[in-house]
Amino acid sequence: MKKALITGITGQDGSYLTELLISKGYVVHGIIRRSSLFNTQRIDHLYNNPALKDSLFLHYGDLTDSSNLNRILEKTEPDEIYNLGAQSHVKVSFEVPEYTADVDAIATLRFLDAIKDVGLVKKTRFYQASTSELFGKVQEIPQTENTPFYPRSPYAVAKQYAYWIVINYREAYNIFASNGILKMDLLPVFIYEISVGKPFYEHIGPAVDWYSAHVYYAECVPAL
Ligand SMILES: Nc1nc2c(ncn2[C@@H]2O[C@H](COP(=O)(O)OP(=O)(O)O[C@H]3O[C@H](CO)[C@@H](O)[C@H](O)[C@@H]3O)[C@@H](O)[C@H]2O)c(=O)[nH]1
Repeated sequence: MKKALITGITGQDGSYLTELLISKGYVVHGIIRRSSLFNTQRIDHLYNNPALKDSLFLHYGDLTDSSNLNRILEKTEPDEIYNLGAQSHVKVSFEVPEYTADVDAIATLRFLDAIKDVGLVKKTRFYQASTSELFGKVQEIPQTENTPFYPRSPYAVAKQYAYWIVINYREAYNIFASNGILKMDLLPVFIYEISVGKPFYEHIGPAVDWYSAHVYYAECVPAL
């Protein structure tokens, strides 16, 4: 039975992904921030379902806290990590640029380092939720995998750091790590393809006007 760890599990895409992975028989661990108000509405139907008591586990944690992320990785030893946690609001990122960089850029580094330090390089695959905002001031229409990035907000710049640190750690340490740049509504389809280790693009239908994603299977860890 595969174990997945999801950050941003209470967010839009995290909650869809949780449903999808549980339906595929995964055990899902999610990281949530402590709040005085409940903020788990999107996953309450799963978390409160007695039939799923052995399928979904929540851990308090914050993406700005390395020691906490390391402990969660040591405890859960996930087969797959889906890093969807983010300060995801583009306009707000101009008001909290430093926080946005911490959560959207440096937290990705924290996870990749934790995979290395905890000794999970051969076991754990890492998915980074990237964004079409990387194309920002678009350099060509439609965008392809070769279109240069031109991020136009602190949010997009932070996500671009995350994008490159994923590639860097894959090449430097052979971590199985992938970026997904996609239309939001396609996320579950895309994740499924990653999780079964198939090239996902064969499955994207003609209705999709563009997408780009990078999964360098040939360069990934022997887990393949
Ligand atoms: N544990 C933890 N969670 C955090 C932190 N900061 C933000 N989060 C969580 O991150 C989640 C972000 O969810 P949304 O704001 O709903 O984003 P989304 O629509 O799911 O989008 C995500 O995926 C997109 C690509 O599919 C990305 O483009 C987007 O940036 C984001 O990663 C929320 O549950 C929020 O509580 C933190 O420091 N710690």
